[in-house]
Amino acid sequence: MSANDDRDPLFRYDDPVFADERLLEITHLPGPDRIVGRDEQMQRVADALNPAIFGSEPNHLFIFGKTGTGKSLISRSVTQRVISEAQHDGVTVKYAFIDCGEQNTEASIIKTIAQIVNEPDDSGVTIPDRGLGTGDYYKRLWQAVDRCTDVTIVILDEIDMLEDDEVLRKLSRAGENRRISDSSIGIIGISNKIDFPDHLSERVKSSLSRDELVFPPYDANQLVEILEKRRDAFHDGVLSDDVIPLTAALAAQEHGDARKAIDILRNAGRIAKKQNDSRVTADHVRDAKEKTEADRFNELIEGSPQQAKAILYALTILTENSSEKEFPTKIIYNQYKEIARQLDFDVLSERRVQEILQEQNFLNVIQSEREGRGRGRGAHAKHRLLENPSIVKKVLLRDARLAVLEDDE
Ligand SMILES: Nc1ncnc2c1ncn2[C@@H]1O[C@H](COP(=O)(O)OP(=O)(O)OP(=O)(O)O)[C@@H](O)[C@H]1O
Repeated sequence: MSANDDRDPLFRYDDPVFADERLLEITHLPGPDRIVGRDEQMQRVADALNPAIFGSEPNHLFIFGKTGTGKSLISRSVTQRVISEAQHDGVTVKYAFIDCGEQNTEASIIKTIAQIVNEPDDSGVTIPDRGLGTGDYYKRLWQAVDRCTDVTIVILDEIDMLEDDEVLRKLSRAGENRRISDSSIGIIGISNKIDFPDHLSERVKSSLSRDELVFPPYDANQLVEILEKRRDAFHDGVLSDDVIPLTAALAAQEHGDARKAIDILRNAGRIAKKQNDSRVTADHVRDAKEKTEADRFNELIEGSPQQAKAILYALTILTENSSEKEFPTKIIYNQYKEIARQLDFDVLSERRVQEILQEQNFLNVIQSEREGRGRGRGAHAKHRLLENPSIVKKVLLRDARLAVLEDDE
């Protein structure tokens, strides 16, 4: 009798494809032996954080680089190593990782750091979820930091999404301004936008001294190596020989993006499993690439209003049916009116459509450029879709209201 004989046959108890799928989760923090090609960057981050090991203030650091180049991974990995090294000497280092895309107000950032660092028995304060003003959250943060840690490392991912950069100034000068006396704070800011510091306010620019570091994209060989070191996510013999090289090549097409490579590999395994295949093949990888790109695009437009999706759909149809790539607002508007009627939507004004196109632009979904110079704000802009139209269409048609458009093709 096998061990599973007394189990409910409705469920699966062994996974034919994955031995440990968690190794391919984006939030998984791999050990140092699985990290490829980032020795120099790791050393630079370690140099900035080094003082923390002795309980002194780390240097603040900004890290730039395209998506999937290992910025968060290296920041988190080196920070973990600082924490264990410091522990040897009885120094307490804590860290807060904050995604400013999700939390971008001063109060919510301060509250989150305070909640992570705080131990009420030591600090004598609690950090409630709501009900305090920003000033009070700061007061409790300083108390928590002073009494519960020697050093706090604050990692601000997508730092360019901060609503107000005042928080950087206050955190970076907490010691100098005697907000804290027994402890110190180091900031690591992460961004895809290399010109981000230009947009900081003058107050912050001049007060926040920092090192800066750029992470280059990976080449296809490095991506192969990264994936090879996660091969044990799968059972032996499940991956066909061409799977890893093909995944790496597809992920290197735009820029060497390890996030995309890992997402494609995980999705290929999931697709194989869903189809009851015991081997992952090149076909699964190609399907997985499409799914990965669609999921990523979905994340960008998820939650956008349906009118915005209809406008995007108009631009998608135009792109698909033309050799042109860029379209003036007027042309998109005409196409949009047609679509809005088909969908039984109220037809927005051309001015409003122009505004929404600019909002989409902000989301990195489309790129807009003014045609000529000084000819009225935005009205003469041209817009270009940044993603493959077939993917955009597929994702937009996932919206139940827009799905009827599919039948009209
Ligand atoms: N050098 C590397 N070795 C091993 N795995 C890596 C490496 N670089 C990145 N990865 C993996 O790729 C994925 C994406 O990495 P990470 O989130 O650090 O990128 P990022 O530069 O912060 O991207 P984003 O700007 O999109 O947040 C993670 O799963 C990470 O473990």
